[in-house]
Amino acid sequence: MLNKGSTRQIPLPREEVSRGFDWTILRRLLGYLRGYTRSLVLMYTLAIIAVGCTVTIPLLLQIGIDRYIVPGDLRGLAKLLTFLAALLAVLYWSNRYQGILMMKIGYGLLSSLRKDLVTGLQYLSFRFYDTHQAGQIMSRVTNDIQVLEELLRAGLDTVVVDVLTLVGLIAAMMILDLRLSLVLVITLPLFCLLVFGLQEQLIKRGRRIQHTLSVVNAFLNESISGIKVIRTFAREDENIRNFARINQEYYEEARTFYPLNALFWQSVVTLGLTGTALVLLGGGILLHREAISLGVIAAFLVYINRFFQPLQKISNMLNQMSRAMASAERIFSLMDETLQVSDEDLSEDFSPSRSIRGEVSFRNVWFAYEGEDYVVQDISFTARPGETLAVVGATGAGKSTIMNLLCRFYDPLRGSVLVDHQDLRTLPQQWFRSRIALVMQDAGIFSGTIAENVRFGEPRAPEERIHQVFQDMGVQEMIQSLPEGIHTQVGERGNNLSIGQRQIVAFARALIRDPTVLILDEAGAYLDIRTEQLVHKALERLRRGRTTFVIAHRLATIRTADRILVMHQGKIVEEGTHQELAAQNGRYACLLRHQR
Ligand SMILES: Nc1ncnc2c1ncn2[C@@H]1O[C@H](COP(=O)(O)OP(=O)(O)OP(=O)(O)O)[C@@H](O)[C@H]1O
Repeated sequence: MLNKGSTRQIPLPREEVSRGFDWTILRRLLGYLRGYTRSLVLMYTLAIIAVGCTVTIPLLLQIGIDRYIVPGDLRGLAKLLTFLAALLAVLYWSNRYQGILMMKIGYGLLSSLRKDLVTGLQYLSFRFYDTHQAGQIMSRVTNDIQVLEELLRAGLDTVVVDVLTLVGLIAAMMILDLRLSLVLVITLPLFCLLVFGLQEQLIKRGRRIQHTLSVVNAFLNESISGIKVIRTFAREDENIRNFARINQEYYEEARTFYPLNALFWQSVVTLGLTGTALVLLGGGILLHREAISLGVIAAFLVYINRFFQPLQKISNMLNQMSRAMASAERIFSLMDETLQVSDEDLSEDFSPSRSIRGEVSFRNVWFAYEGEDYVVQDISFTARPGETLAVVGATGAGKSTIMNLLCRFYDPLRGSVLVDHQDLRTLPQQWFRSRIALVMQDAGIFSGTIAENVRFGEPRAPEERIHQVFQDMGVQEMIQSLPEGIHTQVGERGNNLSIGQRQIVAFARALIRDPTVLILDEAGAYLDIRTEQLVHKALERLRRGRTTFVIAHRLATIRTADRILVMHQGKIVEEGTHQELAAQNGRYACLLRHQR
């Protein structure tokens, strides 16, 4: 993506196609409120108390003016004011505790949602990661959850509390004076027209904003992780230009979204002022005819003023809601991603306590990452327990794909991979993977200490065992020479270590779990000759009793393998020991000649 540049309009992914307000999404979100029943009941009880106070206070104003101020009854007024103060105190405390409960419930909901999302990410198929950029996935976990958080801040309680307030205010106004209530007949439909007319637009644009933001994040992610390549190839200016285009697209989306938001607010404020003016006009005429009291007009002015507050909040909520719906939809679509590699076809006689001998067979295996573009074609071979099998071949021949299938990162499209004569699809993934270990060219080191990284392979391993593994590999001295030995902090992705040192840690991590099947995919590629010889010698010993698969471009490192499979364009074209293959005038012999 970095070098492609993006003059095109950013396409919306499938799930972004607008389908309006979706109750199933809302229902699913509300499902996260299970477990908060007591807090919810308490919150809404407090809300009802607050609504009661809000509706009663203007009535007290009317009584105060008509019964005490106009006739000049100051003692009565003092009593009324005392009651009013008590009511205000109740209103303050109920609002305060209602807010506290809202945050407790809301953040609890977000926390569960984030947890479910990250749990889902742990089990998603590799095919999903092949087709989605890391930045876009990150965007879902961070930005989309943040949008839901904003919704909470806008006041999710609004939906119930403000609707209740509205109902209370309408009822109070109608009881107080039916004629003045006609003001609502003019203003309320106008408001509803405004809200529902714009909602569809807001939902659509909310979705586009979230999507373009995820594209911005994906670009940033690649820019940061690929910074060395960008600098080396002097592509900074090009990169900045590309980012400017993507950023502009986000800006354009946001720019057209927020004027709609502003339109809402302006219209709501204008409607509020119109309502106040109409009450003054109607009230003034009625007062002139002595058909209404001053207190009723005053109370009505407070009501009409209050009336538009919850309406404003509801409209604000609807604005937030449109973006939040888009975010929730994207979060749920990620959680609902179908698992292409699943544990649904488990064998009935499987028992977790059984051990594996380590016989691995591929039977007429075909595989394509996309469509029918087969990168592995009709592969068949068997590795007997304890045997070392090397896979060699030119770049792109399909060697790593064989290892991906063996680790069951993907399932074959045709044929089957068997372990101890049992189809891998019938064995639980975690159970099987806990018996194998994979060391790749990219060591995959996490931030933390060396010891913590090694324990990734065997969490309960004591310190002595970690030292022992390095000792067995013949690299104990090198590890001890690091500032704090095995307790040295390695930084993000192992940045504080040399690439060779990272690979040594990756070897130790694999060996400490004592795997039955060991897979080394270009694992020694970055080691210097002396260290590689040391590790190689150690592996000769450590391989004993384990079925080992080795992929290596440097053929010198696989001479001692029991068997070598030579791959070419997704097929096995030769098979035999080093001596047998070297004696033939085939592809292996040719590769060998090129490396001399
Ligand atoms: N995740 C993927 N999505 C789509 N195509 C892929 C993916 N991984 C590999 N391929 C393609 O599959 C083919 C085989 O790739 P593979 O990584 O198995 O080759 P390899 O023999 O291990 O190569 P190398 O020696 O360079 O590591 C290549 O054409 C590659 O482009």
